[in-house]
Amino acid sequence: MTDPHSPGRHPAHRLEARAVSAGYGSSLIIDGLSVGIAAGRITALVGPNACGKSTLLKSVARLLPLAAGSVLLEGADIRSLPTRQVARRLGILPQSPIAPESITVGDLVWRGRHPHRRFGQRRTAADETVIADALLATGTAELVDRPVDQLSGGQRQRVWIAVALAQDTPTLLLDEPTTYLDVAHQIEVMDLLAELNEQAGKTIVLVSHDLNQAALYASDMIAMRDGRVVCQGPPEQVLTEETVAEVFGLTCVVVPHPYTGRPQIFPLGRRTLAPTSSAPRTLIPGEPS
Ligand SMILES: Nc1ncnc2c1ncn2[C@@H]1O[C@H](COP(=O)(O)OP(=O)(O)OP(=O)(O)O)[C@@H](O)[C@H]1O
Repeated sequence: MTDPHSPGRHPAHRLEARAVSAGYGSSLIIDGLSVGIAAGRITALVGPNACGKSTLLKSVARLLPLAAGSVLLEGADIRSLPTRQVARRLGILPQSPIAPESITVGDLVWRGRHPHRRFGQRRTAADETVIADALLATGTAELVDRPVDQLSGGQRQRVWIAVALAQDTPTLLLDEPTTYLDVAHQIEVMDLLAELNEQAGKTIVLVSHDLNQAALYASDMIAMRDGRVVCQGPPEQVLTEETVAEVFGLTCVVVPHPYTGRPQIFPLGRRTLAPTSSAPRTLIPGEPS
């Protein structure tokens, strides 16, 4: 039998949506959407509120039934794979995960090991190592005995990332993983994801509202609007003034990051200083000078 995880056997796309339609009740949020996620890369899914990012993520993770189309995971129709196999290959951090009442951090992270446990099996040394690594990597080791429902939003978010890491899957789907996090913890989480990608070869897909952060960390970006993919490619191709205008209806300037050269946007809003050749700053009428 061939090992689907052995090097060289991965199809170019780790995950692929083919003409997927999905939604809620009778309303389709995405309709006939096709998109491929390259193996071993970090892909950032961006787009305005309610454009269908989470719906797409849930559809490809088999958390939402498809009205039409198919999803291929490592080349196989995900519907044909046993649940346990999917859970061993694909970890997901949903947007608003719900923890069982009063569960401790340690017990919740242990649940992340579920796909790797046999019925009734106790924790193995391998489980202990993966759990300890996940707690350490997310800076949550000191919270291990605390009930999850007594944590701050940022602490809870890091615990959920630890749960996803404990699942130890080659592919991770993360819906807004840096929500609730202060700027230092955001960078810590993004650096951790970059490290998992570079050192462990994990394929990472994340939904983000921070376009500049996404452009710094992602190798590919997918821009969505109204349930469809407007543009997909490296940040330099996606984060352009034209695409930002089309996707978000926002005027901006895009400049290269001073260190990495990656594109960074500066939105031009009502209070933004407009550059002119004669004066470096133009103040909004009524503003104190
Ligand atoms: N469980 C649900 N039942 C009914 N409608 C839903 C449900 N979840 C999402 N929707 C609707 O589907 C549409 C797309 O939502 P989705 O969460 O996919 O958007 P999103 O791009 O992830 O948005 P955001 O950036 O605000 O998180 C929205 O109009 C939303 O109201």
